[in-house]
Amino acid sequence: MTITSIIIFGASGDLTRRKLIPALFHQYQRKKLPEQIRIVGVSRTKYSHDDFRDELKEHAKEFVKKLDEDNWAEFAKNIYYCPSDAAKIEEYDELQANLEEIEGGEANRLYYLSVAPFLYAPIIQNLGEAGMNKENGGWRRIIIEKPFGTDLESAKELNKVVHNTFQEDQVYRIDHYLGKETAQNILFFRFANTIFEPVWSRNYIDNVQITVAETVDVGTRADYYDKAGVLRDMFQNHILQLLMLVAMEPPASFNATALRNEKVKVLQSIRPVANGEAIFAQYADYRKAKGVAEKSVTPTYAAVKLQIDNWRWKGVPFYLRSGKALKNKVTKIVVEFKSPPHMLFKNAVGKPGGRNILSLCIQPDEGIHLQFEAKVPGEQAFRTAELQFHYSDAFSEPTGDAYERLILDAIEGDAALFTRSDEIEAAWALFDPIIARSEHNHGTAPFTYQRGSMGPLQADEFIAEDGRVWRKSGCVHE
Ligand SMILES: NC(=O)C1=CN([C@@H]2O[C@H](COP(=O)(O)OP(=O)(O)OC[C@H]3O[C@@H](n4cnc5c(N)ncnc54)[C@H](OP(=O)(O)O)[C@@H]3O)[C@@H](O)[C@H]2O)C=CC1
Ligand SMILES: O=C1O[C@H](COP(=O)(O)O)[C@@H](O)[C@H](O)[C@H]1O
Repeated sequence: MTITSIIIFGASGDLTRRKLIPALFHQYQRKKLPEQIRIVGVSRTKYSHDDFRDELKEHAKEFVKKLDEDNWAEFAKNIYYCPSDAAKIEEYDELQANLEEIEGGEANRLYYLSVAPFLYAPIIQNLGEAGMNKENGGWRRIIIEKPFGTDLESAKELNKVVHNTFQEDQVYRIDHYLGKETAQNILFFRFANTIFEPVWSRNYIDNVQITVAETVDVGTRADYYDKAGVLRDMFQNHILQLLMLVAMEPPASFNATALRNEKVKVLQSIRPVANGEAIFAQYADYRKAKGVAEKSVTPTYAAVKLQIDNWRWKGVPFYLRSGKALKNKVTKIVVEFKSPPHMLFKNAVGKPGGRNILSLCIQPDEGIHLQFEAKVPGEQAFRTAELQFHYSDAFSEPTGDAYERLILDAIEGDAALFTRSDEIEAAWALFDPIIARSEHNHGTAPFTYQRGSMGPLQADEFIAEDGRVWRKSGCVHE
């Protein structure tokens, strides 16, 4: 039986211990990993195999749900460590020799780049130069973490480097939002049912609102975040992915090419964002955080209006907003339907009413809420009622972390939930001008909002200019 190796560059880092190893452990417990598996950590720190296993176990106590010691001990036998400076080509002979010894025969290899983005290109080039990209008795694949570039030009450069060493079908650019069950459920909701798709267009939908609110602030990530800001960190990738799932046409089949073709078409149909269709803000004490520039204009919050110029969506605005240091952590998609063409009844509470609101609750509430108008008993008037679906009530299986699904997909060679090179470039092409505007911001600082608030007041004014409000979704914790 061919061995499968997962070789993690950046093995002593935060993502490895907090997400990757727990995800692999959970899949090992479920017996979803290949029987013959090697998990090999690579970074510069000088651990022995056992030091590395011990270190991971300490962290696993924090990040693994109900750590079973015996299961962990069995799992840890498959973990190895190779100290190496992956930026140095002269270290690759030894790395290759160590890997071959650990594998003990022909092996499939999944390389996982969990290092700082400036190391992606040198490591890929080194893998190529060392011949470690060659499908030599087993396949070779590579997962590349986000961010993939910092703008269109750098993403194109990186894609060039990638394609010099790997074929596109060997490349898995990760966006962990696509690994969330509730994000994938958008496609199931739309395409595994008949009753929603006929109303899923400009004929019935007034607008779509996507919110990704976070309570965490910049924390210890200022080095990265103050250069990235919310537009690069959340909009260009995660939020656009959610938008594509909501807006795409039904693919002919659920395979990587068909799915990604349809997603790219959505990006290509989005109208360039005009002045006034995006606002930027910073939480009040952001500039005091360690590592943030004294006069930083990096937005920690943004609201953006996108318009998709195609038959399905023409005239339906997509309002996107995301920020850090907000009141609640919640990701939700609110679809606001149009009012009935002629209203026969009145609203019992004197509000306009008559607009159905469908909320796709991504996290932490995982489910769907549908608001509709219902007759108030004893009155000739309606009031809003709600139908709710929650994953936790409907299914006994836990939804699991996004990385669990994505790593398994890469092992199985299914790239449907990963980003293709043209998709990532189209996303940057759309966001580059918005980012440029936020950076210059017409010479003024971004708006300010208080920590623990719902964001800047200007975000309410922004949507109010179109005669709309940010709709309450009903998603728990909103
Ligand atoms: N942490 C998170 O939650 C998320 C992270 N990401 C992305 O994942 C990647 C990793 O992030 P994170 O784990 O937080 O980063 P860390 O800074 O915690 O870890 C970086 C790792 O890279 C290793 N490293 C640095 N230089 C070299 C080198 N020359 N050769 C080999 N290894 C090296 C470091 O180990 P050593 O010093 O021992 O060499 C360390 O293990 C980044 O691209 C980030 O953007 C994406 C989404 C979320
Ligand atoms: O990629 C990132 O995502 C997280 C938010 O992820 P979630 O799964 O917790 O919603 C964000 O905090 C981080 O800044 C960003 O780099």
